[in-house]
Amino acid sequence: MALILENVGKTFENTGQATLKNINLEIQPGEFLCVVGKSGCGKSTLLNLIAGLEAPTEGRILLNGKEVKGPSSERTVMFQEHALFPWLNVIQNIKFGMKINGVPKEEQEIRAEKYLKMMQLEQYKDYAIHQLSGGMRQRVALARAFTMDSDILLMDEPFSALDKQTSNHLRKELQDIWMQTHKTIFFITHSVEEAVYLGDKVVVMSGENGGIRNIVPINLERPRHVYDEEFIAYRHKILEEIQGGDY
Ligand SMILES: Nc1ncnc2c1ncn2[C@@H]1O[C@H](COP(=O)(O)OP(=O)(O)OP(=O)(O)O)[C@@H](O)[C@H]1O
Repeated sequence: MALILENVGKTFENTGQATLKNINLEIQPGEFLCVVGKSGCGKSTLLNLIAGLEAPTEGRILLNGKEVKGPSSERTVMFQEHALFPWLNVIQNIKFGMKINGVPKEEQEIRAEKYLKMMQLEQYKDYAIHQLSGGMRQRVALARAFTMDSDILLMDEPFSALDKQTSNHLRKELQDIWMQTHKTIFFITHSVEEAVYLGDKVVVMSGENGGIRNIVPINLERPRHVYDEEFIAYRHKILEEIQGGDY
């Protein structure tokens, strides 16, 4: 079943201004949805509502027919900063969420090994976090997010703090892992290129009225190549949608 947003709005009490208005959106199981839009248009607010970290002031959010009322292990969030625990090593970090959620030990082992392998982290599993590069830390965070086996993964610019080469590498790895697992992913990015590379659909948020300007399906085969003509055409189309912006 899908994630459905019905006429969702959010007005923060202290500002009294609507950050989000009339958001209607449906994300199908297994879909990779990317969200772009000018800085401050409400992308993270939207993610926080879906995560249940904030409550909408209008409308409702349904996951598998059930209204979202707060955070839950059905929805795993991954932020720009890796949020790993420095006192735990790589494998302990990867298992942490499963442990908290009462996943049996044997199952923890199976899932941890699976995603360690997919993220090419096997040889680093006993490393301390401070021994890893920024890119490797985000790979650990990705592995941890996938082991949760949630209905949906919510990612808020997970690669934006990394250098271009590392973030390009990681987006390819994320695509590979998604093609193998077909998890549902809600992915915020500042990079239109990243959105066209990863998304089945790209949601363009409106900078002015707190709504959605357009939803662009990306009909390109995977893996995608950033220098293909069609890829470039999609990039231009989406950039134009955002126009007036600071991209
Ligand atoms: N807790 C809050 N209280 C009051 N205003 C808030 C709160 N959280 C966000 N806002 C406001 O809502 C607007 C949207 O913020 P949000 O972080 O969702 O935008 P964004 O599109 O993710 O921005 P960026 O791309 O820069 O990360 C901003 O004007 C911000 O100041």
